[in-house]
Amino acid sequence: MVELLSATERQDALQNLPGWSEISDRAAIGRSFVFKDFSEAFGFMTRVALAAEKADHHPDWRNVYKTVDVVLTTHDAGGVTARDIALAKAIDAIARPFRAA
Ligand SMILES: C[C@H](O)[C@H](O)[C@H]1CNC2=NC(N)=NC(=O)C2=N1
Repeated sequence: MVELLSATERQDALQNLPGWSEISDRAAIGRSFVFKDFSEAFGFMTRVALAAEKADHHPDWRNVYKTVDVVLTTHDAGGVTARDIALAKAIDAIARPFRAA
């Protein structure tokens, strides 16, 4: 069973995740990504989906045109865990080569 991160652990982790922030009312962390167009946004989502499936840890996300809003929480633990931090880092690595808006 993966353990919830403490408030201090969450804040420390977010120090190394620029662009990500706590979504307190959802016991989650989140970040919005804006891409050049829908094709880039969906290409990003496709790669994240494969990484999420490999990690067996899946985002709660929303896509409108070239924007992808990503929310991460660990449902099995009821809040933010190391799995969310790891997936956020993987998502940032996937986003890096894409062209921004
Ligand atoms: C059975 C399966 O391993 C679990 O339901 C996984 C699937 N993906 C998951 N994703 C997220 N974000 N949190 C979970 O607790 C979780 N659990």
